Amino acid sequence: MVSVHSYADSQDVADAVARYVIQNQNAALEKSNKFRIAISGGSLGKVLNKGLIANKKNFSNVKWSKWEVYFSDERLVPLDHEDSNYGLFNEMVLKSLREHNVELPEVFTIDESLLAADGSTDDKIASDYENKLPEALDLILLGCGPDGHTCSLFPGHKLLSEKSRRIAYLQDSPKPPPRRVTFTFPVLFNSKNIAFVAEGAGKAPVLSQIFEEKDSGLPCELVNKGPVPVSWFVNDPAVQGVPVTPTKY
Ligand SMILES: O=C(O)[C@H](O)[C@@H](O)[C@H](O)[C@H](O)COP(=O)(O)O
Repeated sequence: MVSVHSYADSQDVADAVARYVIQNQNAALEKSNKFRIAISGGSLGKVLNKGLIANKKNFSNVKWSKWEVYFSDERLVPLDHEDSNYGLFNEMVLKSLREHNVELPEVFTIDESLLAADGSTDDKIASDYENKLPEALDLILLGCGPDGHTCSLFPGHKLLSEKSRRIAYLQDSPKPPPRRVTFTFPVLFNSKNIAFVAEGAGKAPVLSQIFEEKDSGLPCELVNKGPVPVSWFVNDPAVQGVPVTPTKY
């Protein structure tokens, strides 16, 4: 099932994403002591900061210490490098949480001590990260690139047909940096819920392609077609012509 929730501005999108995340958190904590969530790079850290931290009402409903945070993809650079998705999350979320003096979530990312400048250990980094993954994630938050990529799964790339490895590595990402690790479809399709966040008129052409062109084959469309409920959180300029679902968040 795919739903599209559209809002006028960025703060409204962030607040709605936050309420949706909290709903997923509460559902997970009814069954387990942990909420297992995966985050992507791009603008997601900023959205989470605005919706879950700056919004006081939402902030009071987040049980950060119960969160296990994973990354849907990671660039193979040191964690304090400006390209690192962990680095972005640290800057946009963990830093603010430290300032608020709350107990931090547990964060699982690549082992940077395994990084080699020539890429010769990228497969080891991928298997090490795969070993850290739980059996199933409660929620995966994704971005959508202007070319329709998500995680580090790019249109036409051979990793789109990966069936066995849950974390794969690539050294030919069309978007720099070239060396990355990424969730594969087996992880995406084994999670409980998936949400995309996509904002701005720049996303309108790719969203039309994903929602209106049958069988575009774009990675985001393949996620929509999978077995997991997918919720899109967008702002109005991003969905010119795409049918939206009556909003419930
Ligand atoms: O690793 C990457 O290439 C980016 O992180 C990318 O996957 C990003 O998530 C999308 O391009 C969406 O970007 P926005 O969140 O900025 O729309």
